[in-house]
Amino acid sequence: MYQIMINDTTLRDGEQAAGVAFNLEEKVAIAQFLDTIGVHELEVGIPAMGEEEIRAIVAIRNLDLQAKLLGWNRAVLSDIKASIACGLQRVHIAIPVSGVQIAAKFHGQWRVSLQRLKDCISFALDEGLWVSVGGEDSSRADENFLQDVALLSQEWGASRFRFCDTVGVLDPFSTHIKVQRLVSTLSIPIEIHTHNDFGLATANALAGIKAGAMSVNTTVNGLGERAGNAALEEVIMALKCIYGVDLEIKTQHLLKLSQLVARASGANVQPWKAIVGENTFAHESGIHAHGVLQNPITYEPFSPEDVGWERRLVIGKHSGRHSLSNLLEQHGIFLDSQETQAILDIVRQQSILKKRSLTTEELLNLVSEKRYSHAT
Ligand SMILES: CC(=O)SCCNC(=O)CCNC(=O)[C@H](O)C(C)(C)COP(=O)(O)OP(=O)(O)OC[C@H]1O[C@@H](n2cnc3c(N)ncnc32)[C@H](O)[C@@H]1OP(=O)(O)O
Ligand SMILES: O=C(O)CCC(=O)C(=O)O
Repeated sequence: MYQIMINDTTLRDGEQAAGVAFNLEEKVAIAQFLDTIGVHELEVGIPAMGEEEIRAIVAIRNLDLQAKLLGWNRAVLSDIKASIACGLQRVHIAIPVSGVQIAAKFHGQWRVSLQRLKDCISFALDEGLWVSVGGEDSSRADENFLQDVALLSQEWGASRFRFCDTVGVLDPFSTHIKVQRLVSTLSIPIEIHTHNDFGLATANALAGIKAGAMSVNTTVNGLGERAGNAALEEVIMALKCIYGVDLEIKTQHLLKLSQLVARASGANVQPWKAIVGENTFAHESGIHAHGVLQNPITYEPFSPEDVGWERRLVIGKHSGRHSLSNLLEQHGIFLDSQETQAILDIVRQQSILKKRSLTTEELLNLVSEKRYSHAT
């Protein structure tokens, strides 16, 4: 497969998640972390938002990162001027392409919208900028109109076209067909931008890549508008483990990055979140724990260390003898089969009462209490 570029938009679409507001230090820390692990490009924000955003983007630019930096703009000249004020070399210009969006934003006057796009591209190029164009709501656009806008963007000098599934209505099959159509007619690269309204953002991003998109938008933890975007950690690990495409990103830091963004956004990650959730390498069920004790790949798709986790065997309602004995033996306690079963029975009752697994301390107390009651 050709070289896939990650264009992470945690600092733009990620921050658009309702209620999320990064301060300057947080934006800088996130940009720095993404750069350190080897992410290729960062959509750093929306300069048109004003002074605070511009200060944060300038601070990121002053870091002199390896990653390319991109500013997001509407097809509005003052937006592009704000990007220039940030010292950015690369601008993304968004234009609505579906009937419903053109009606809402340009009163249905698509010729006016295209003229605005042309003027903005031309202005940006005259200023020496690299230009990417985004087809907002590409997934619901008339296919011929979308094709025309993409071809015109290319003709007017854009260097990349972003296919946006703005409201997350595609599935991987339809994504593949639509993206492939664009890829086959354009000579500039296509970028895929997906949303998670039906829980398909990562699958659709992968389908777009399979169809020939060379760049993919991601956000850490899948943070973003409404149900969020394709998660950086999921796209990277799926490309690596399912498709064998190693982007040479330092994946062992993905957990720390996720925790940084969770703190900065105030949006905690659910325990079962792929790759970075706290349950991703926790095994409670007896059959699973038994398997993992024999060979971790029985129930793990890759090693926890690959993304910065450690494996945990948890004792709770679903545990079995092997896992319990293994844990107790680590503390020098060797029980016979009957004793083990008796402890397991109590573990099941207590887990239901407490509505959680037991801590090691609770378990050790349980064993000594049981032995004490036997002795008396
Ligand atoms: C799908 C996406 O994620 S698009 C990105 C969305 N992100 C954001 O909106 C976050 C940052 N936004 C902001 O800070 C503000 O919305 C600003 C600074 C961009 C604009 O603020 P305001 O001037 O107060 O306008 P407001 O947000 O109320 O309305 C949006 C305006 O942009 C216009 N607009 C929307 N998209 C585009 C576009 N791609 N090209 C040109 N104009 C557009 C709308 O028609 C509307 O124009 P109007 O003011 O002439 O009616
Ligand atoms: O870049 C664009 O054109 C719009 C991006 C976006 O956030 C979306 O369409 O969901």
